[in-house]
Amino acid sequence: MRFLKGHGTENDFVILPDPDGVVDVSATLVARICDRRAGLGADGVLRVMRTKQSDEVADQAAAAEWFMDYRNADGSMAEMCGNGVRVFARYLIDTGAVSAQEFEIATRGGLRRIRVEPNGDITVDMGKPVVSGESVASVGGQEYTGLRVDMGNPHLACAIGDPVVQLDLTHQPGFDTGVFPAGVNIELFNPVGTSRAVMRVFERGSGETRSCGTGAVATAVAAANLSGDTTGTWTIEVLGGTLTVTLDEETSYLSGPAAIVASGELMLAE
Ligand SMILES: N[C@@H](CCC[C@H](N)C(=O)O)C(=O)O
Repeated sequence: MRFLKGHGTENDFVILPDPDGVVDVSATLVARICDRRAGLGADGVLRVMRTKQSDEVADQAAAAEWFMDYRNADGSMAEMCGNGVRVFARYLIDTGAVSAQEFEIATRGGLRRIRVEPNGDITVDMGKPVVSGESVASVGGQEYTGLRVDMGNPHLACAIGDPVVQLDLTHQPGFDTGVFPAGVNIELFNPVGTSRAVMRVFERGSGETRSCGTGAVATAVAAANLSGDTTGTWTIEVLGGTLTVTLDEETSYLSGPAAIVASGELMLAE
């Protein structure tokens, strides 16, 4: 099976081109591919499938030729992946599967519109974040209150006083399973001035990653909330680089670099 490897601010993915949806992408296979010692190593898998070949998103086929079938490193499925969809777009552009500078990609969370910037960065319209009150995460015995933000997938974005660099995110942070029965992505951030934040993230299904696009938008929403804003542009610094998030009255945009770095033949099979 052919594969490619790519990343967006070091949130890394194995890309599996499967236009007709004939590969059995089981949870076991995904977990083996993502294993950083026994497999290729990645935060997740992006299967590239024609939208019309998938029953899950067939309703998006008129607007988007390609479906990003995203899986977390443990093999679980997620609704959306902000960095994943930007890397997926880079793959479509680099292979000539799309030639437009603006186009749509189908995801389980709905259609996402892509724009290729003059400097090569890829911007995605992430849709309107849905905020639904607060909840609490615990890390290293410390409790942090954060904002619940739905980006198609669930987030809890917590502004904290402790420096995020000092956090131990080697273990699953605690969270309220009554509030998040399907799990949650947890962002911990330090606001810096009025329009910047330093963020770390523990992703549902993947553990700590070096970046998370949906998490960056959730963090911008929570940072804006602190200052009583709902619109503006935020710079989100993650372990793997820098993302830019713009919030307006209707939607949110995520911008940053996305690169394909390798390709080859996968020997793994279930
Ligand atoms: N890294 C992603 C988010 C991937 C999905 C997430 N782990 C979930 O289960 O919801 C991003 O860049 O948004």
